[in-house]
Amino acid sequence: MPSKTVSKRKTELNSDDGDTHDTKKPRLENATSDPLREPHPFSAEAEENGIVLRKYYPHEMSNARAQAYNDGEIPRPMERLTAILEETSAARKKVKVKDAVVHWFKMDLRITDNRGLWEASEKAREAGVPLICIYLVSPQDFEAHLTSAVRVDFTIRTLRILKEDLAALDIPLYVETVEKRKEIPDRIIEFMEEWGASHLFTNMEYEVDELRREAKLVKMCTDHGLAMEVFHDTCVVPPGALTTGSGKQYAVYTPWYRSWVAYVHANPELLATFDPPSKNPPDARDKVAALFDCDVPDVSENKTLSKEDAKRFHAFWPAGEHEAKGRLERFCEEKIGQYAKRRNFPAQAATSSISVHLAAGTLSARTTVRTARDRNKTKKLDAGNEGIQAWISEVAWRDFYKHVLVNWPYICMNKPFKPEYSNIEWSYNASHFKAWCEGRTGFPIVDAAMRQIRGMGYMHNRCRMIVASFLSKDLLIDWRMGERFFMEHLIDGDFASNNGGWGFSSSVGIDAQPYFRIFNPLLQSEKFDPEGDYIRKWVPELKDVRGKAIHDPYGRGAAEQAKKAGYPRAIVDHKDSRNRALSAYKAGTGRDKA
Ligand SMILES: Cc1cc2nc3c(=O)[nH]c(=O)nc-3n(C[C@H](O)[C@H](O)[C@H](O)COP(=O)(O)OP(=O)(O)OC[C@H]3O[C@@H](n4cnc5c(N)ncnc54)[C@H](O)[C@@H]3O)c2cc1C
Repeated sequence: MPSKTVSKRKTELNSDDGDTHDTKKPRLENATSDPLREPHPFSAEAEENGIVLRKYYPHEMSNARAQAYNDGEIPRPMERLTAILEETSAARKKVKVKDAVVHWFKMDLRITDNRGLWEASEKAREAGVPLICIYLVSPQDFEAHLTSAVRVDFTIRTLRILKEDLAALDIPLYVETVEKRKEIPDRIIEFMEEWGASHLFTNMEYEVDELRREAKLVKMCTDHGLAMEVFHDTCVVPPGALTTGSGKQYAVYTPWYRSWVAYVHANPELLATFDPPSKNPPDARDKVAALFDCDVPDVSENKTLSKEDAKRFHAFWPAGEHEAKGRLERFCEEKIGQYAKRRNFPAQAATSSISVHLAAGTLSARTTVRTARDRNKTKKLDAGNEGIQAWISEVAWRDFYKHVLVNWPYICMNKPFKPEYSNIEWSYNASHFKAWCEGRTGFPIVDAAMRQIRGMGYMHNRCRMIVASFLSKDLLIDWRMGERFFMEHLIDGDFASNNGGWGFSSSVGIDAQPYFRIFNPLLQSEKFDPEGDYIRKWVPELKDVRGKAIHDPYGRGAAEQAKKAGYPRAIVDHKDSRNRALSAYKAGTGRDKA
C-alpha cells in the first residue's frame, strides 16, 4: 500500500478574500472557539450555554461586497478557474502520459455517462496505461457543507457498489479519508507522484470552495509537471452558456428555460451518452495491485446513523447507479405520462424520487433528460406528451439553479440573491423553530411534511414549498435557518437547488414572485392533500380524524380527539402572522407592494 501520510505542505484555500461556502456555519456570539464544533443556534446545548443570537443571520456578506461581484469588480470563482485553465493550457498539453491516469470521483459516482471518467479512460487507453480512480472522504467538507448523515451514508454505500463495478473492468477505486480538507490538493499530488500518474481528470463542482480548490490544484499540478483537466458534466447545459440578448445571465426562469431548450435542440450532442470506461490492460492488476486491496471506510463518526435510522433509510433508498437506472426506467414506464397532472399531490407518489441520484451523481442529468425525451414521439423537449415536457422542465430547474450559483456566487455565503433583502428583520423565536423542526406546529400539512423529512430524508416538492413559506412568512423565522435544517436532513441535499427553493419560497431568491406570496397552509392542505391521506400517514395522532377536520382539527370540530391524541394546537394564527410578515417584508425591502 502507498503511504497514507499526508504531506505537511500547507495549502491555504480561500485565504485570498475570506469568502467561503463554509460560512454557512453560523458564527455565534459566545460560541465555542472551534467553528466546526459550534452548537446549532437553537439546540438545547446552545440554550444551556446562554448563547445570544444575533439579530441577523450570522456571518452575512455585506451588500457592498455582493454588489462588487455583480459589478464584476471581484472575479467569480468560475472566472478564476477558467483563467487558470487558459493560462496553463499550453503546459498541460505538453505533459506526456507516464505510468497511469487518474480520475478523481466527487459527486459523479457512476461509470455510465460520466464525462470526466470517459475522458480519463480514453487518455489511459490510448497510452496503454492503467486508469486509477480515487475518492477522498473529507469529514470537514461534510461539516462545512452541512451534509446530512443520511446523505453521507448513501455516498459510502454507493462507493462500495462503484468499487465493484470498476473492479470488473480491472480498474481500482482507491478511497482514503483526509481529515483536513485543506490538505486535499497536496494529497492528490502526492498520490499521483507515488503511482507515476501524469494526468488527473475530474468533473466540476460549482460551489465556491470547490471551484477555488480546483483552480489551485490545476496550478499546483502544472507546477509539478502534471496535467489536470476539469470538465462540465453535472448540468445538461454548462453554466454561462446561456445569455440574454444583451449578453447578461438570465435572472428569470421562463426566458432562461426557452433559451435552454433552444440551446439543447441546437446542440444535440449535449444529450449524447459517454460510454463506461474501457477495461484496464491485463497487467493493471499487478501494476497497481495495492490499490485494489483498500476498503471503503465506514461512515465517519460525525455522520453515523443510528441502527434504526440506517435500517429505515436503506429500505427507502437503495444505493448505486443500477438502482438509479432502474428507478428512472420505472418512472418513465409507469408515471411520467401523468406527471403534469399528479406531481403536486404528495399522497400520490407521482414524482420520480431520483433527486438523490442526481445529487450523488449515480445518474447524470443528460441520461435523465435523454431517457425522457426518447419516450416522446416528437423527440423534442418542449412538445408532445405533456407529462414528459413537464418533467423535463423540472429537471431543467436543477440546471437553472446551478447557473445562478455560478453567476451570483455570493448566494453561497449566506447572502440573499437580492442583497437589499438583507434588511428584513427576522424572528429568532427558538420555541417556534423547534416546533417547526419537530413537526409540532399544529398545522397538520406542515407537521406531516416535517415528519416526512425526518422519517425519509426526503420531502415532496409541494410540501417543501409549504413548510418553507410557513417558516419564513407565518413564523417570520430567518429562511437560512430552514435552508440549513434541510441540508442537515435531506438525502438529496444540493446547495444550489436548496438555496433556490428557499429563496423562491421566502421571496428573497432569484425567481421569487414580484409580490410577497404567502401560502395559506390550510388552503394548500385542502387543495393538495384533499383526502388527508398524506397527513394521516405522517401524523399518526390524527389517523382517526375523519373528513375535512383533518386539515384543521382544532378549528373544525375534532379538538377533543386531537387533544386526547396529543396533537398540539396551532402555534400562530395565520391571519395575524400573515399581516406581521407583510409589514416586516415591506419595512425591510422598502417596497409597499404586497
Ligand atoms: C425549499 C426547497 C428546498 C429544496 N431543496 C432541494 C435539494 O436540496 N435538492 C434537490 O435536489 N432539490 C431540492 N428542491 C427541489 C425539489 O423539491 C426536489 O428536487 C424534488 O422534490 C425531488 O423529488 P423528485 O426527484 O421526485 O422530483 P421530480 O418531480 O421527479 O423532478 C425530477 C428532478 O427534477 C429536479 N427538480 C424538480 N423540481 C425542482 C426544483 N424546484 N428545483 C430544482 N430541481 C428540481 C430534481 O433533480 C428532481 O429529481 C427543493 C425545493 C424547495 C421548494
